[in-house]
Amino acid sequence: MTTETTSTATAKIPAPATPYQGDIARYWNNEARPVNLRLGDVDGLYHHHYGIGAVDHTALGDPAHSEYEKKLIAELHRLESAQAEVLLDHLGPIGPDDTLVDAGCGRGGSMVMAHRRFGCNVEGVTLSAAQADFGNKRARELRIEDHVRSRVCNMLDTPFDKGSVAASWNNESSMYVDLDDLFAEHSRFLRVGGRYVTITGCWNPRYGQPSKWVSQINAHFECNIHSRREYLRAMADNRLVPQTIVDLTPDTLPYWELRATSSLVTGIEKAFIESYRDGSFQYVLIAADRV
Ligand SMILES: C[S@@+](CC[C@H](N)C(=O)[O-])C[C@H]1O[C@@H](n2cnc3c(N)ncnc32)[C@H](O)[C@@H]1O
Ligand SMILES: CC(C)=CCC/C(C)=C/COP(=O)(O)OP(=O)(O)O
Ligand SMILES: [Mg+2]
Repeated sequence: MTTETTSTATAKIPAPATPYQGDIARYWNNEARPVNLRLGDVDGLYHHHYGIGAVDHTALGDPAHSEYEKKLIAELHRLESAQAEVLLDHLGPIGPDDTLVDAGCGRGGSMVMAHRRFGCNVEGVTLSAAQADFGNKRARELRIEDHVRSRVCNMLDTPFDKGSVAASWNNESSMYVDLDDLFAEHSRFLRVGGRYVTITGCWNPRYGQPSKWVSQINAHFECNIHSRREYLRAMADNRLVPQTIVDLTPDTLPYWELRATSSLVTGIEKAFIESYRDGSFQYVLIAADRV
């Protein structure tokens, strides 16, 4: 493995730990999908995760109205922020002196929300220098850069001290890594009694094996979706004991059905809708205690 570093506009960034991580860094450095940027522009919280909750058809109004598309974008964004709020609900009691870790932080929307809610420090790691720069720029604009920081760093090998973190999460970022390696690292930096939360898409062992739709999602995002069984086994092996498991599949379907009608479709909508409907894929939240 090489430890060579490359310079970016803002910082020295570590060389990718593996060729695959180099692919993922490139993928997110080049990502600029309107579905993510236009939704983020609604209120300055930029997400790379999906939405949950019922669609507010009253807010959307008449599809023939000239303002309908703008309202649809705001509604999709509201559902994505609602997803992050539900994740934060499961972090347990967090005080202003606590530190949280967002593993695979994207453009940092969830980190801003966590700081606003708890007043705490939030450390984000991403493979993408473009995402880290974007998140740090937003934090400066919001004057919260003393509390919210993104860095280019492998979530499997972080600089956070053993037992120093009150709570941590993966929001749709665990499908890029080996789960044993991931949970070993969370378990290392979490304090005993701390909380780990993930919201993720996983394939359903009751279906048998990953369906063609799951394979299509993997190919689309260059990721490797794990099964629900793998999550529970890897947590058990790494001192993370599930306290709450919520099947969010019925709650995310309305988001996808609405998104499929928008001008911002990316082509992956059908795979999510069909796999959620046929039971081969599930959208789950798992909150675990570090014991
Ligand atoms: C789908 S995005 C999710 C972003 C964010 N959690 C959110 O909810 O908006 C996946 C993120 O995982 C990050 N990621 C993937 N593998 C990683 C790794 N080994 N270390 C750090 N970040 C990683 C990517 O850089 C990207 O930021
Ligand atoms: C639930 C699963 C399997 C997620 C895979 C990871 C992923 C790419 C999430 C959304 O990112 P995004 O917000 O950048 O995607 P999109 O452009 O489709 O909105
Ligand atoms: Mg998105």
